[in-house]
Amino acid sequence: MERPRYQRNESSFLKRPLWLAQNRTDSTFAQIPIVNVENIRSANPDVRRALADEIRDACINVGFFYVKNHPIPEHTIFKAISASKRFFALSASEKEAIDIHKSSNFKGYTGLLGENTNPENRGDLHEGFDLGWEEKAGGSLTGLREGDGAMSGSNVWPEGLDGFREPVLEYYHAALKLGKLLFPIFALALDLPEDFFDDKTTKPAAIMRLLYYPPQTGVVDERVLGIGAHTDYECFTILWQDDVQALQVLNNAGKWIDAVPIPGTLVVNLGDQFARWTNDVFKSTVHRAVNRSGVERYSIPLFFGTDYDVKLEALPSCVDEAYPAKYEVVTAGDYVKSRLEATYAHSK
Ligand SMILES: O=C(O)CCC(=O)C(=O)O
Ligand SMILES: [Fe+2]
Repeated sequence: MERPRYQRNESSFLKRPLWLAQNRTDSTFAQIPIVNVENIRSANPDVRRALADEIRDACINVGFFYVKNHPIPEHTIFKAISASKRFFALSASEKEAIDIHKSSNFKGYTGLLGENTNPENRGDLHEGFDLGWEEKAGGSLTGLREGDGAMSGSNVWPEGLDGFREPVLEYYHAALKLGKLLFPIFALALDLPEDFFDDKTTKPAAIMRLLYYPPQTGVVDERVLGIGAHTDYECFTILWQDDVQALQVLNNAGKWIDAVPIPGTLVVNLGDQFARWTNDVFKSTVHRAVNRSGVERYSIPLFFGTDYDVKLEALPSCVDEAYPAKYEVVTAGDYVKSRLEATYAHSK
């Protein structure tokens, strides 16, 4: 059944060009807002509109928000994290057999210091496992079809680690489903038709990473962090983090704000694709992770972008003579690929 569309209220302030709203109203945010998404599937357009307004504020001012009462089941998360722990506990040679540098499409394992998100740093102190879209267990093994874009191609899986692929893919698909629910809300937040991103997200360009951060003890070299200061590359990221504090978000005053782990929530942050679509009305906020807790930390980001052949072009409502387009037009695939190449270049 067609959901009733949100009817634009002609007197709504959203009729104003969005670029007027680009200045952060609270440039020195000290906290990351928490958004209750239990009504994300509501059939009532006014309820979806209210949610979009809340998310719009977070997107303009912070670029980060927590979601609570999200639809990813706890047991799906638990099984994926257990699988992740088993993967990182494998021997170095078992993991290196699927090293990401052997892959032509950025899939597989990244060892400690294998990645460098901040070019001024010396490498990131985490291990990772990257995968892209693939049918759930039971489906075929194909990844995106050839020709679907810069990063098409199959995933690589560790040999002999039973019970790994299924829970990881189960979580991937659950997070993807949440992302599919969020796109219409972001569209509403941008005063666009709710289905605006539907034909731009037909071949899920969603990369997921299992991440493991060993604790950093002693004197911490600021050039070797869990993950160096960076922005994400896609439209938005859905991040599950465990209860170990490490993630920090940079506010406009140059202060690192802790993204404190809140049980039962996920962190959603915007990436560069949305910044480009919106000419920086939506903020792709710099963040990093530093694990000084003394214990190991695990997280799972899923980066959801538009199809790789979609052009990232500023929305008309976000450009004006007084606020010209800041970014050259590129395809989503070329943009993400160029950022990934730079990230892994130092350890080639
Ligand atoms: O692990 C985290 O909390 C953040 C990871 C992250 O920022 C990334 O992978 O882009
Ligand atoms: Fe990130």
